[in-house]
Amino acid sequence: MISVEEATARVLGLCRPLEPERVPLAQAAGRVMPAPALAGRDQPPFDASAMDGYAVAGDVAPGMAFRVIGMAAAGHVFAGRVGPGEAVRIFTGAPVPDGATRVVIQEDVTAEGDRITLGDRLDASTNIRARGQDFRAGDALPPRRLRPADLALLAAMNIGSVAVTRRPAVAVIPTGDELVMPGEAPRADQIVASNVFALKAMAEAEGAEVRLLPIARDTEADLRVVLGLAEGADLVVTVGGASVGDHDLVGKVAGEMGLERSFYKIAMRPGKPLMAGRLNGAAMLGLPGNPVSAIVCGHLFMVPMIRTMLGQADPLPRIARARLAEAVGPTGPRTHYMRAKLSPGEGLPGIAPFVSQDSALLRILTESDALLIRPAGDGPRAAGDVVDYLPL
Ligand SMILES: Nc1nc2c(c(=O)[nH]1)N[C@H]1C(S)=C(S)[C@@H](COP(=O)(O)OP(=O)(O)OC[C@H]3O[C@@H](n4cnc5c(N)ncnc54)[C@H](O)[C@@H]3O)O[C@H]1N2
Ligand code: MOO
Repeated sequence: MISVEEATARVLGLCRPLEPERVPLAQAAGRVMPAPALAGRDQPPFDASAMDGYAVAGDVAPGMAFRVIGMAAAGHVFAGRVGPGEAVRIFTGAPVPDGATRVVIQEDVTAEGDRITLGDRLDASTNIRARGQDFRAGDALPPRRLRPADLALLAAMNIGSVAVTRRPAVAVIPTGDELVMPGEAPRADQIVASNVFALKAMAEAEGAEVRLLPIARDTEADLRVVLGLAEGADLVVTVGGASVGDHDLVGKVAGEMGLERSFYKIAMRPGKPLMAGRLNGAAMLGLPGNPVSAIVCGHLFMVPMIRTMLGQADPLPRIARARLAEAVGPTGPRTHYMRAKLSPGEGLPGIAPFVSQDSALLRILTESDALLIRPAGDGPRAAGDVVDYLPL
């Protein structure tokens, strides 16, 4: 059995960043931009008025009067120059006319015909946004997964299409004679395939394109057929059939189909019978069948693999800290990821693991907001001790 850290390093070693493709900006939400994007122009591209009012030149003082010589609006430049004693009617977003040094807001002005007189309380701001104040031509948006505000920034930079990493193709394969799909009529000795729907959703949330393949029955021939259907995937995720039972055939069949196994079994609970390797050019992750084991391993290994394929610099799940809300016993030889509940605390939140940690119990997973990480071989811990957890 290898450690979780070693297994993490090995599964990431199976993954390479995929090639980029160009997509229209309107389709780039959530995609990973692997290289910096450079602004095509300054923003604002001119000194711009931040308010509706009057653009004037030089110092201002209460009671000063100006003659209005023209108008500037957003999208409509005033072509002339503002001299002493002159003003240009201006609106928010308009280019500030040459010569003007401030915009007096209209609330501070009395207007009569083409004359304005300043009131007795003037705000100190120039109300001018300097050219390039937001960004300059050539400024970069660094590589990242694109969030809505990033798209707005790219648009302002005049970038109409963006190079993003191709979406990893992920094939998810449920295995087992006992499984039916949700909505079907299970026999009395069957259960409904569940964890694959969580895995699909998790992979899609990261930006993968996921194919949920048909259930592979517990025969070598059936597994061979369904593994064959995964052809073309960048990542093949099997679920179940990973353990030591007579019907656990995934390792055997994948081996015969060319799996170069990287490891089998890790010091982790749940998730001990995890398997990974390289299968005909794809990365392969063999998850245990127990619903919680599969989903926890999905968070720890599948998601970081997808992020690595997407070229994300920091693929590992974020680890946070909390204080134990109650004492916990020692852990065994495997790092234990315990379903747990967070509670508000001073400084750090409190965390309490659920009493039952049976890896078949999905309901407790849905009630959890964290996985408390108990390192392998850790001793008993007292309430108040600071511990690591994975937010869910
Ligand atoms: N003698 C031993 N038995 C087991 C060991 C062991 O070390 N020695 N390890 C146990 C651990 S830990 C786990 S985890 C499981 C993993 O077994 P498999 O990966 O072979 O999974 P299956 O046997 O196929 O299924 C386990 C369990 O999960 C249910 N299942 C399977 N697929 C799904 C699915 N897609 N959706 C919902 N539920 C699923 C299946 O019906 C079983 O109940 O092995 C232990 N045994
Ligand atoms: O590892 Mo099994 O995944 O403990 O239930």
